[in-house]
Amino acid sequence: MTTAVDERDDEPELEVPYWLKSSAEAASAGFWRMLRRLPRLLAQAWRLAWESSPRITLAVVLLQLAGGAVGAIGLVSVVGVLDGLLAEGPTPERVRAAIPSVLIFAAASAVRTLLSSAATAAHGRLSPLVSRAAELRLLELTTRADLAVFDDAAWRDTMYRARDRGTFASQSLVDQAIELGTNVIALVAAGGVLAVLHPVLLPLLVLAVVPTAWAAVRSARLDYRQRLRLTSLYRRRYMLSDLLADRDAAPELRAFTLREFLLAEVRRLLDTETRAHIRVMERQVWTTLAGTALGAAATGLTYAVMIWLLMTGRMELAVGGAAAYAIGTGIGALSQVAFTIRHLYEEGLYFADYQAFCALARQHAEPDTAGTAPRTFEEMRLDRVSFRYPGAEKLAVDGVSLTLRRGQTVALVGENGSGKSTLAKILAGLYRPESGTVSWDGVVLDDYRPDSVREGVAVVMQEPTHWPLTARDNITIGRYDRAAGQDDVEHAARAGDAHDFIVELPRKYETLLSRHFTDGADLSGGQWQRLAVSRAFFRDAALLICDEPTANLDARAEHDVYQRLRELAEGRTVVLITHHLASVRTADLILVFDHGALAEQGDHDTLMARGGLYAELFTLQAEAYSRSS
Ligand SMILES: Nc1ncnc2c1ncn2[C@@H]1O[C@H](COP(=O)(O)OP(=O)(O)OP(=O)(O)O)[C@@H](O)[C@H]1O
Repeated sequence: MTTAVDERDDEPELEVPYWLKSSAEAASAGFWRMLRRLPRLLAQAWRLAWESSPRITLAVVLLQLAGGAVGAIGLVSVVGVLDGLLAEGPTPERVRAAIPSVLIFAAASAVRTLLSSAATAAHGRLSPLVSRAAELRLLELTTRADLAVFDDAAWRDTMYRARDRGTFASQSLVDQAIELGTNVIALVAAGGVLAVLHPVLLPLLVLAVVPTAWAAVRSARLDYRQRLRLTSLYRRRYMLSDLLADRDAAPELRAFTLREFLLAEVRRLLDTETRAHIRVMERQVWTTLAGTALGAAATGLTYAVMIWLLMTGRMELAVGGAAAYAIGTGIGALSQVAFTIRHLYEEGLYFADYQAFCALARQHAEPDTAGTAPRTFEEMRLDRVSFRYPGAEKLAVDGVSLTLRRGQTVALVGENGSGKSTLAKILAGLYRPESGTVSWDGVVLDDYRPDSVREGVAVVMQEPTHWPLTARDNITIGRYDRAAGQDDVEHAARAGDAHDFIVELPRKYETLLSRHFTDGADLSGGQWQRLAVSRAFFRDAALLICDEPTANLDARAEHDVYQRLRELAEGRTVVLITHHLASVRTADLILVFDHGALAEQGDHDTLMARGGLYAELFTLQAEAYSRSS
């Protein structure tokens, strides 16, 4: 086992990927450019907070302002205290003279503490509301995005970063902005008091904190840049780590004795990460050290100037005492300001990721067409439809024209990768063609709201999702807004050949289908498929698309499902994708695909007589069967 991390300089894995270059540029912004970004960040934080709760946002701001004003009163009262104590005369009299100012100081401290607690409570309410709003917005936009964009690696990376840190950054941005507000108000109060006490002290105070602020911002930038460079690497490692612990992958991992191979890969990725972390940490330590040293020198200069002012009689002793107190408060507040600016800037970078993803998601959102598609059609037509996956060179569907009619059973056949599943998704309204049109009874689908088109379609996917819901819900989500009695659910379950195994589950229809929860049950691949078929039956749609619905079914179940699908075609259109050509002999129309193009179409007899690709594939299968029987 490797315990030490090898030191290596060449890290090609840490190259910033091309799609993250703009974020990398943002992260390289200099100190002043960052300060110029500050107003925009504050405006964004304000908008986030205001959209989450105007009332609480206002409360936070007012409580902060009130706290700052009371703090200034407390600082000014120090002059009164010292004035009284340092005056001529016997000690009891001097103490007595200082008492009113002491009382003001004590009252101001108490009120300030109360106001600050109230501000903290309001802030505590605001934070989860901001986080909730950000999370919801992210999910709303993600689920509205065009399906095809999910095949784009750049999209997945942006989405990963937005989900990983971006949502949290929204809340943090508001938190840090509030923190900054509190500290700036305290600083303004201290600075105002100092300016009144002696004008030269104010610029010196600012000077004292500039190096600390510079170091804080530089550290934040180093940190962010590193995360940016590690994005792809993190994703790879998380995916591998998940697979190593995944129940479904566990048998294959052992069967192929993959453990050492995968562990070595995770170890290598972790080593790269660790090296990058250590390098950044070292640079941060040096940066902070330099900033603190320069800050300390500037603070020393401030006190030196004050001593000079006192010694040359340019400042009263009482004023000097109060100034020393105000400088202490001011430096504390200024350091906090620098610290929060760093965090604000850092969170701002992550928030920019969140915003970039939201913008991308809006750009790829499905069209918001007003037209609602009818629930059914007599004729569906595809006219020279082509489709290409994001980033792919070749067309997955190439200039396909065809017509489907109500009541028909249509089979899509062809070799692996010939474009059947892609075309099925186009028929289902899941992918929009790159060129060409899909129409229902002469109306192009682009004129309808995509969701309303899908209302008329039911799909059984090649790999149906294992929804962690009860058996009953796994069927009724086929049309979740329809009130369903037990009879309806059982009817669909019987149609999909799922009823018999469901009633054998520990809680029958109410059994939770997920092993991840106590008392949950899991199903075999074929049983999940039957459930998916039942769900599609329950949906009761004009167009039923089944992508290899029987791939995991035994011979009897397959025969039954096809029989029921044919019955279902009455008054509907059923599209089947299958490699089992014996099952499609009775289809009304067989569409044969080759390299994305529609090579042949017709019924079984026509296609056999033609002696083309279909005849070749069918004969091959038939021969294989007769040889094995
Ligand atoms: N998500 C994707 N991203 C990029 N290319 C894809 C994607 N899915 C499929 N393809 C490509 O598109 C082409 C058509 O694939 P499709 O899945 O439609 O074929 P198919 O006929 O259904 O294959 P099979 O019989 O194996 O299910 C293939 O070249 C495939 O590599």
